[in-house]
Amino acid sequence: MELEDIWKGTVESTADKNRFKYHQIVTGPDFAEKADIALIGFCCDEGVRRNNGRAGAAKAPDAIRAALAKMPWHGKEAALCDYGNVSCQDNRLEEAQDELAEKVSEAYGQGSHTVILGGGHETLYGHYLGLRLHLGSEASIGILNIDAHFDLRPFDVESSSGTMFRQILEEDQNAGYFVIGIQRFGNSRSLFEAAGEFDVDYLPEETVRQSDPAQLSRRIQSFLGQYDAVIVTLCMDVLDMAAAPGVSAPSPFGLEPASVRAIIRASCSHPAVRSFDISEVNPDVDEGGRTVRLAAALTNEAILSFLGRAPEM
Ligand SMILES: N=CN[C@@H](CCC(=O)O)C(=O)O
Ligand SMILES: [Mn+2]
Ligand SMILES: [Mn+2]
Repeated sequence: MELEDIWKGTVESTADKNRFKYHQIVTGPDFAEKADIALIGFCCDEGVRRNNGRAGAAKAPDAIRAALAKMPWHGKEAALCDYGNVSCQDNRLEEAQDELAEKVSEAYGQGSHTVILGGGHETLYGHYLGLRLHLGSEASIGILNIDAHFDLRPFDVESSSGTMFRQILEEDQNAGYFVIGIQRFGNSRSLFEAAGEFDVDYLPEETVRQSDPAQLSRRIQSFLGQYDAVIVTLCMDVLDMAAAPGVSAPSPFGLEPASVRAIIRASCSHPAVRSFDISEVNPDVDEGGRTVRLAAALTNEAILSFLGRAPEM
């Protein structure tokens, strides 16, 4: 489907910006030079397939765009530009991740905040490569992952949606990793051991529930403050499966949507955070479109936070 057919919805007014929807704000790639926010889709579920998960996330970018298109625009005057999709062809995951990296780096080069609509969580690896390409090897990069899983699996055979953070931490001395929302029974004991070996900072889902918002925000801010630049990546399976059934590996004790919203607000309003990806939405196994709708709502939160809304936790 063409981008202009996806960014569609009802029009309440063509003049009064207080009645605008997203589809009236978003432009095509021709306006990239002036973009405050650059949107990039990553149509890929090869990483999920290799990880023996439920494929379907390749359809998520267009589904999330269509849901976002109908939402009211509450941001200040801003330019949002859609760079279109990078698609994985014939199982060539690494090539697709490199292509995503080029686009992300280009968007960084234009000075835009970048929002990537995944894709399986292998999206994050292309996202990270794009920032590294832009910054060079010396700058420090922090990655804040909102996820039920560590994604620290060995990749001796091949990389997948479960290996990205081991890939990054093994090859990059200037990268740090913090994951929020870990499910004890969503990860094997060996993955907890791997987290210990790599000295990964993490907050289990139960700790997130017990933390008061100010405490959680302080913990997030202290991580963000350590790096030259930070990526925020949201693996939608961190959410409770009642709210997000449309993922490869649903979480029975996942976080509430409002908690994830608060984490996004607290992180994406920090000046070190320049990009966000939303991954693992699978429209094929969604129920009534609720995961897609929630994904669009959380993407809206990241965008408004990038545009300078005051943190609300
Ligand atoms: N992206 C990560 N996926 C999880 C899947 C866990 C599961 O299938 O339960 C992982 O590899 O750990
Ligand atoms: Mn996950
Ligand atoms: Mn993940």
